[in-house]
Amino acid sequence: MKLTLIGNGTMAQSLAKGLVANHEVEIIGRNINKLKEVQKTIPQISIKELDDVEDITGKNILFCVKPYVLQTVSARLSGKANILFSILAGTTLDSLKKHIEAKYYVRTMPNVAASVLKSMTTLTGDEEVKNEALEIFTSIGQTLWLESEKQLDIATAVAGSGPAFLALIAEGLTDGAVRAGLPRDLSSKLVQGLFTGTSTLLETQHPALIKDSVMSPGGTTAVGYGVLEKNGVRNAMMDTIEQTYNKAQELGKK
Ligand SMILES: NC(=O)C1=CN([C@@H]2O[C@H](COP(=O)(O)OP(=O)(O)OC[C@H]3O[C@@H](n4cnc5c(N)ncnc54)[C@H](O)[C@@H]3O)[C@@H](O)[C@H]2O)C=CC1
Ligand SMILES: O=C(O)[C@@H]1CCC=N1
Repeated sequence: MKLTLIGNGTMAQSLAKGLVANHEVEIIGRNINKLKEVQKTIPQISIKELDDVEDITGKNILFCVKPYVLQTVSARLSGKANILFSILAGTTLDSLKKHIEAKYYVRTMPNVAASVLKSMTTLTGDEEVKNEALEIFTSIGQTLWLESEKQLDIATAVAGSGPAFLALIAEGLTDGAVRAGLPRDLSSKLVQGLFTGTSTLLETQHPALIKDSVMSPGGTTAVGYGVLEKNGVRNAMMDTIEQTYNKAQELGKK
């Protein structure tokens, strides 16, 4: 299927890197020099500068701009797209329908791991194109079709923003190892391996059981675990998701 990405930022590039393996990908952006730079790293794509009146008739569009430029960019689009996939955080299907004409609409929330084909992407919208939507986004990682936009806003907090949250944990663990005296290159390597191994365990084991299997009586883990609980890390995670979700809903009201 031919896919047209509008926007050429971090996410458009991450998605394009994964999608080119199975799809024809065109990227439309506002600056041809920036697009040429992108094409150097992803040679399979075709590029095009956004026209003042950009005809999107019959195209399958992946809308990849920031939520606050929806009105400015959509004002330059004319015609009726086939499927409009939006990756805009918070931006509701109603709002998309108001600004861009398409036969079908799907809201999606991929994440930055799309560039390495490991996105955790959630989707919701017109059931008629559910299979096509899942097929497209499965080419860049795992997918989950959700029942409502509320669920997608929660997923935005967990899996859309989540790489940044886990990166903070990874950075903290690395700095801890450095503070204890391990060189940074070794500390980074350790943390990478730790994340890979733990994520594989999580595929089949409940987090609480992983913890139980690690924590020996009177051992090291029990001490470290106590420090995390004393510092409210669990509650900080829950608050983080709640407030990030609230922000997604707030973006949707603009
Ligand atoms: N960065 C991430 O991890 C994720 C981001 N998203 C969503 O993806 C969207 C894009 O985010 P990023 O790629 O991170 O942002 P970015 O800032 O890297 O890219 C935004 C793109 O919009 C274009 N743009 C901005 N103003 C424009 C205008 N007036 N006319 C034409 N194009 C314009 C920029 O040139 C750029 O290509 C956002 O809506 C965000 O909510 C969704 C999932 C994950
Ligand atoms: O920070 C943001 O608004 C976007 C949405 C999900 C990840 N980044």
